[in-house]
Amino acid sequence: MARAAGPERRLLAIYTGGTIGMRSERGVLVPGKGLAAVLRTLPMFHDEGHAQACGLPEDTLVLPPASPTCPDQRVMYTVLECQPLFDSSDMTITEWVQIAQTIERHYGQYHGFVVIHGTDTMAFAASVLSFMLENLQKTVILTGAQVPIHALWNDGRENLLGALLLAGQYVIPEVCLFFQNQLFRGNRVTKVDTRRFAAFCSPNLPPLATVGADVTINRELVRKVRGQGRLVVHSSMERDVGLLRLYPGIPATLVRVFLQPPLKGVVMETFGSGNGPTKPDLLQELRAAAERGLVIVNCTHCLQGAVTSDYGAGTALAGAGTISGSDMTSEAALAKLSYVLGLPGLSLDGRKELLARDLRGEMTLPAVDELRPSLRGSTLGRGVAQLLSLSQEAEDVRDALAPSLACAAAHAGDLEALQALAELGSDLSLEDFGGQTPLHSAARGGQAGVVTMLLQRGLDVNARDKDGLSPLLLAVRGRHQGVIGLLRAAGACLSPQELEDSGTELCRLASRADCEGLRAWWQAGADLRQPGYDGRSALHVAEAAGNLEVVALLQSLQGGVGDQALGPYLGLHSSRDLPLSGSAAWCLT
Ligand SMILES: NC(=O)C[C@H](N)C(=O)O
Repeated sequence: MARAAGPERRLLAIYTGGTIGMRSERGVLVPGKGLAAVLRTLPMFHDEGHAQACGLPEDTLVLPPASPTCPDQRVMYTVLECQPLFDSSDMTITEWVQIAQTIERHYGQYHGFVVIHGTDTMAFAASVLSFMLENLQKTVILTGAQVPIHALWNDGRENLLGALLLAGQYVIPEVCLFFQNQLFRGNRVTKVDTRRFAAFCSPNLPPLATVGADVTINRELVRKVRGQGRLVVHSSMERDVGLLRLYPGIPATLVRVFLQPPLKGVVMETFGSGNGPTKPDLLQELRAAAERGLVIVNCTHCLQGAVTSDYGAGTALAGAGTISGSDMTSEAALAKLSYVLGLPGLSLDGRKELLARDLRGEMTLPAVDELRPSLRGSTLGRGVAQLLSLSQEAEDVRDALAPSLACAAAHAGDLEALQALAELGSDLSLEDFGGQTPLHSAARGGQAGVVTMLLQRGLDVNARDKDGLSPLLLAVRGRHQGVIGLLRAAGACLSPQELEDSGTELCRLASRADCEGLRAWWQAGADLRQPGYDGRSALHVAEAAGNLEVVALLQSLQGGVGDQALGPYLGLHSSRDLPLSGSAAWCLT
């Protein structure tokens, strides 16, 4: 965390609705358009003289100087108003994905982001965004109000101004929530009051910052940026997750109905430190659901404290297959479940392991010794998980080892270990000592699942290692047709030199009757008629050797190009191409 340098800070304020901009219509509050126009009329939100003197564009607002001693340090911001605007009771993952993608689209242009949101579901929104935005290196602050900003006595002005000043002046690389002079970690909050201006609390983590006459930043709590990894937006959140609050005497039949497919994961709010009824029929329903793969996270319905194994009534639930949610809020647990179940290619055990891990500062981990016995999964995954327990001082060692570990995991097809490394903050595009990225290793190992994951994370498909080799060439050498198809669909191509040199290699393959090798080169885009060093083509070599199978193959492939192989893979190469369900009508203007 650092105080931002430089005289000008540019922010994007994404206005999604909520009470802060609401108007009264027929006696009830409904979302109101034109927040930027209102802000423009309020001197605390816009210094028109400065804007004119600087010739700022129409859509840019500028705050007055925060400190009289540094009049040049200005926070400029643009308000993006969503269409339609929402009472946050109507917000869903679809809209939150849109917000995350908006941040992604504008990530390079702005120093930070403020999301203006209704308070009713703001804790859910902040939790979901914290998981969707991986490798966040900029400040994202959600805020809103209990009373509209146009009212004489309101909390909207202070909240929005505080959020703009904090996001404009400090780099706090997290999804935060600012309300009533306190900056909270977004996935630690819950709404606790319908009317009071102090509407939110963070029961298990103190505020990251408090604002009074001075700003006090709780430095040791703010998460550190690790590596230079680019922002990754996880849009493929699982929507079939739910929340079930236990109450005394809850019938097993009701629980059975709730846990039916298509539900894939449930956050179960339990009593006290994670306890529930021990009736055999109820435990049996939970066990049956867990055995068919439903993921059940146990969170306490108490505001403060964690799930423990102190009581038989708690261990009975654990015995039925539930996972401890420790001290997560239900909002954070639901968001985490949606995120972890939406990650592609992980095993059920891998997902459970991620759920038990602190991914975005959302839970307080049990002591390392308690954690260790629960580490399962692959050997590499175990090793990576052990890295979690390294002390702060060992971070440099971990960062130095991470690229090699990532390459080893990619070569072995160990998606879980890679995911764990990414969650540790490792940049999966970093090279190992040989200049290879995990994409090279996955291509060499023929690991299509890992290649898909890395391409979705935007790794450079044509990166060259220290020997000048690309992932595509390594996949060709390994004859990994599935991987070649994925790489080609993501834009990989052989270099002019490789195309020229391919003639000799094709002749060599023809002389050895290596049909698979020939097919791999063809699929990668090589011209099978390319002559070798002595001017002969692969077909000449095959004919001279009298190898009819190779002759027939070359004749059938010749004239074609590798792009025929693209069909099934088209559209899979970018996370932006992942299908989103829900309404496409919600857009940012
Ligand atoms: N204070 C608020 O913003 C409440 C409003 N119903 C909303 O969540 O949009």
